[in-house]
Amino acid sequence: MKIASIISMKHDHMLQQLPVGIMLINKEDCIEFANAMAREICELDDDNELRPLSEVIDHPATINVKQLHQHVDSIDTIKSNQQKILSVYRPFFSEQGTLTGVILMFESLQIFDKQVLEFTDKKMLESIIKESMKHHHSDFRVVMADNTEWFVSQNWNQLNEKQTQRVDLLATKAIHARREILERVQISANWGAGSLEIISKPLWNHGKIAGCMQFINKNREQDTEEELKMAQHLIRKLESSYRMSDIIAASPAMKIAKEQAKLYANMDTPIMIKGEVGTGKQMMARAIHDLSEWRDYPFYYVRFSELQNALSSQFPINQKGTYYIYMDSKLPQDIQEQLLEKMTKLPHIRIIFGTVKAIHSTDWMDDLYDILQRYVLVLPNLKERSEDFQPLISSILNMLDQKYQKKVAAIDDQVLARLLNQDWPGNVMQLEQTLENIVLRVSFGTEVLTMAHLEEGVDSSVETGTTVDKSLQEAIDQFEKDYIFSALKQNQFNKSKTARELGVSVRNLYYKMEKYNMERGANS
Ligand SMILES: Nc1ncnc2c1ncn2[C@@H]1O[C@H](COP(=O)(O)OP(=O)(O)OP(=O)(O)O)[C@@H](O)[C@H]1O
Repeated sequence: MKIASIISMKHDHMLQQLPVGIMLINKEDCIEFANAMAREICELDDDNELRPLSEVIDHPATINVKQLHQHVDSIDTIKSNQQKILSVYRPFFSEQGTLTGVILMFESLQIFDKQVLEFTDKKMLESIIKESMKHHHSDFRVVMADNTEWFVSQNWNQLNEKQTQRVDLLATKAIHARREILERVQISANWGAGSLEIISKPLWNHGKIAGCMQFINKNREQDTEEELKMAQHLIRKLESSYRMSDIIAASPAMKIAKEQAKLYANMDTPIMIKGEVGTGKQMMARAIHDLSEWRDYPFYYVRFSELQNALSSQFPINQKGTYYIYMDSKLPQDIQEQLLEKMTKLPHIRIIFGTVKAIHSTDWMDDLYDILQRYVLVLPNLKERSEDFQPLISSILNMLDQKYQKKVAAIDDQVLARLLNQDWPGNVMQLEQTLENIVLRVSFGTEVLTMAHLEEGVDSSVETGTTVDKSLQEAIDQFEKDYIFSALKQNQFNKSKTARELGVSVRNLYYKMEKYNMERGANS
């Protein structure tokens, strides 16, 4: 049986994508299959299958592999261009255990040397970092420019999911902004009381951004006061930031929810807002507060899990204002009783519940369950609000413009179609994060987001602005990358055609694509 047919079609795509040369050699020492990288390194045409391997490589070691049934490492020479390659030959067995052929994996020695050099650089850096750690109490990590985490100190993993996302975003920001960013974030239970200070510093290597180093300092009691002030300031800002008019409602389901909310705002009964994560429950609660008679009093955000820990003497619901209570856990009977008492005896408080889960009568005291069921407002998932997409995207881009001054104003129709078809488990919040990630990566001057931005996560537009925010080399690289990308696109990603058009060898084109992190299409 042919070995190429044993390695089924589904593996073919994967083999094509691998950054090393791969060839399948049959028992007669003929090439049955060569992936894109192998063809490129050996300068083979597409129809080279079944050509004897000895015509391509000087004295291949297949004989030894077949005799010894063991893998052989070697440095070989390519006949056509005398290039050296670093090869590994492995015997390939059928399911019955008989030898079917040989798998040859290889890498150009030139590329290998480059990697070794980079690795050595990193090794040196690693030892410096380890040394500096002995004298530093911060937890820290190093993220490379391609977003891979290269070094992480021991306690770093104690970050919760939300903090991790935030810290990841800060790393990306620092890399793109090429400057140090300092941010303090809210505490997580694992770290004890206090605050976290996150410092994200870009790392430079030979004048180019190589990545980012992030430190986390745990500031405990001494920072609490400052933290409190900042939190109050933030809360005040947030309190004033949601009006009913801020809520985008072009879809029928959202229009209904908004009308219902306006109605409920004039009443003083408790309300329940149901909706998946990120559908805008808190935003809606704030908008209701803003329209209600409690608008001049504070808006409090309380979680059920916090109520559970509260002693009755300091039950957190007692001040005049609106309480948005996020139902993140079940409530024990005694806390339910206290809550019910507050709701019935304190007319100066307004309660809005928010939940992502269904409410089951068995979990609740009858009276409380009745209240929870009475005035319910349901926020639809983003997927059910296709009419809201376009206005939401415009509003998010506008908000991102204020935040980053990138001036990205729109997305093209293809991107819109893709976003509409995608699943959004995190709803509007996820849409915001997705757009923020893309906007952060595109270069200044990009006005419309295209599929290239979406798929690659990197910018492919030609810089049009005159702002000098890059070194000359970076600007040249950016131009080269954009130019190659347009040429590839124009030729439906056919590498040979593109290389011919650009006047470079296919090999050189692949090298550039690797350098600029461009996808290798399967139709090379
Ligand atoms: N209709 C809308 N118009 C404008 N912005 C919206 C809309 N819906 C949601 N958003 C935005 O989506 C983000 C998430 O909203 P919010 O935090 O209120 O969601 P949530 O349902 O309370 O989330 P969670 O369940 O995680 O607490 C906010 O930034 C909010 O501004």
